[in-house]
Amino acid sequence: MEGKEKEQRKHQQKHSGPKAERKKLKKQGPTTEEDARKRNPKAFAVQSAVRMAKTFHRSQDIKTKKHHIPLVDRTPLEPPPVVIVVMGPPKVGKSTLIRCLIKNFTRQKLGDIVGPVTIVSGKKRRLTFMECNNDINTMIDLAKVADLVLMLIDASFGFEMETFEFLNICQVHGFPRIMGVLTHLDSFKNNKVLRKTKKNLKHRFWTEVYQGAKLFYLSGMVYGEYQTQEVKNLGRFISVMKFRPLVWQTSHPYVLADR
Ligand SMILES: Nc1nc2c(ncn2[C@@H]2O[C@H](COP(=O)(O)OP(=O)(O)OP(=O)(O)O)[C@@H](O)[C@H]2O)c(=O)[nH]1
Repeated sequence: MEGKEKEQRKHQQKHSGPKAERKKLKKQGPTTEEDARKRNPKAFAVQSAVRMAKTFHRSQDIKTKKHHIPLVDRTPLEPPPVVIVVMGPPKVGKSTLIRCLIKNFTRQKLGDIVGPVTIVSGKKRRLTFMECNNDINTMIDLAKVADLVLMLIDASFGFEMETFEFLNICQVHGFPRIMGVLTHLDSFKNNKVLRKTKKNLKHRFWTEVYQGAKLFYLSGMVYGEYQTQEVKNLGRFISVMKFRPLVWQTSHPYVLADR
C-alpha cells in the first residue's frame, strides 16, 4: 500500500444530455440576441424609457378623458329637441347651411329660413336649428339655450370680432358644445395656401375653444348648395353626437319660446 497512491478517476466529459448540449452551444460562440430575448423577455420589454413614458402618459390621458363624473340626467323620456345655434358673421353662409342640413335630413327644400326650424333626425332625436345674427342680445339669449353651436368661419377672411364675442359669451353663459365650420374654401385657388390656411385656422380655433375641437370643412358650393357628402357627414355627426346635460343649464331653468 505504501508509495502507491490511489489513482484518481479521470474526469469524464459528458457527451450527451442537457449540460453537454449547453456547453456545445457555448463553444459555438456568443448566443444571438433572439435567443436572449426568448430566455429573458422581461429584460427586453423596455427598449426606450422615453417612448415607454410617452406611451404610459398617453394611455393615462385617454383613460382620464373617458372618466366622467356621473351626472343626473333629468331629461324626460321624450327629450326636447337639441337646440343647434348656427352662428357667424354676415354672409358667411348660415342660412345656406341650415337649408342644406334640413334637406339632408328631410329631403325637403326650404326657401327662406324665418325663425327656428325643428326637424326629426332619428328615432329619439329632434333638432332645432336657429340662426344667430350679430346682435349681442340674441347672442346672450341663444348661448343660454344652445346645446350645440355651429360656428361658421369665412376661411377667406378668417376670424371676426363677432366670433370671439360669442365665444366669450358662451364661456360665461350656458357653456354649449362648440363646433367650427369653415366655409368659402373654394375661394382659394392655390392648394398650398389652402392647406396652410386650414391649418392656421384650425390651430387658432383650438386655442380659442379647446385643443382638438371639431372643425368641419365645407369646400365649396354646387348649384348654390354645399356639397352633399360634406353636409351628410356633418348631419351624421350631429345626429349621433352625445350630449351631456349641461350643468349651467340644469341649474338655470329657462323657457324657450318658439316665436
Ligand atoms: N363661394 C362660396 N359662396 C358661399 C359659400 N357659403 C356661402 N356662400 C354664399 O354667400 C352668400 C350668403 O349666404 P347666406 O347663407 O345667405 O349667408 P348668411 O350668413 O345667412 O347671411 P346673413 O343672413 O345675411 O347674415 C350666398 O350667396 C352664398 O351663395 C361658400 O362656401 N363658397
